[in-house]
Amino acid sequence: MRAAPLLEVEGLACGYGARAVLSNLSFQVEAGEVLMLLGPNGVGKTTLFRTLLRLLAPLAGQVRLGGDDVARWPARRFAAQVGYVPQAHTPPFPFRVLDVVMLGRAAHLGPFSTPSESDIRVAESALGSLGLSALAGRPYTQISGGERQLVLIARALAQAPALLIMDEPTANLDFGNQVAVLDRVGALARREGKGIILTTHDPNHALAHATRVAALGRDGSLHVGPPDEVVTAAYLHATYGVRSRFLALEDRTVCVPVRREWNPCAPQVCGETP
Ligand SMILES: Nc1ncnc2c1ncn2[C@@H]1O[C@H](COP(=O)(O)OP(=O)(O)OP(=O)(O)O)[C@@H](O)[C@H]1O
Repeated sequence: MRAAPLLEVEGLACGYGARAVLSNLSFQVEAGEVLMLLGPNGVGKTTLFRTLLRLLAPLAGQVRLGGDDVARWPARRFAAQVGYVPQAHTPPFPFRVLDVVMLGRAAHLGPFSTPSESDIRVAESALGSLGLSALAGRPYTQISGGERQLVLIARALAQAPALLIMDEPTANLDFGNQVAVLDRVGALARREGKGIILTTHDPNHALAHATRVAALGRDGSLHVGPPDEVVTAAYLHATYGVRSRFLALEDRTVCVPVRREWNPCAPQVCGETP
């Protein structure tokens, strides 16, 4: 019998109060794959992630891990399986960077136990793997936005969950660190069998680094499939109003925006009508 997928979303509706932002979503994330979620501003990507993380109750449908509905899982069991990398934020307290990363070990500790030497080593190694060892003793409030983003990724690595949910993990990063983080994400999936779902606003990240893409249209419809079947000129035009060209390189395809033909922003935001 085939094993259940790592993450299985079936008929999910999510939103606030009675208002559904997204409905009828069904997709899976297998161990060892990087599913990249694309979609325009305000379509509901963060709302979906909040629902996957159980911060919002589903309005309909189910979220299953390993075939098991997570709705009634104890928090500790859920936290040992699912890691979250939020967008970088400034916390109110000047924790040391190493202590922020150690928070990732919390789900692995007993109720009254303190981190062991081995937990500290795991946290140091997570920092080291992202080239952040020199920051370990610095206050988290006194490092740059990009450095904070990397520290939050290190915290998720220290947590060592089976499924990693990442909200625009490259948003604050320079060109080199974007590539470094996406390469690290790919290695986590390929070598360690993690399942990863992450949002990006860059179609080229999806073309180059995703094993599959989940693309939300402006109407909230979801199309899931291989990157080159989902990230198409038609999708980019219908979703963002941008005509694009696709260029085949030796090892990948890249897309280049050519011109914007209609304005996808809400009129009150952009002052124009589509
Ligand atoms: N706490 C909230 N209560 C009610 N509505 C909300 C709340 N947070 C977001 N929304 C609304 O839900 C919709 C989806 O927002 P969401 O933040 O999920 O979009 P997104 O796809 O993540 O956007 P972006 O790409 O800009 O980050 C938007 O219309 C937004 O205004």
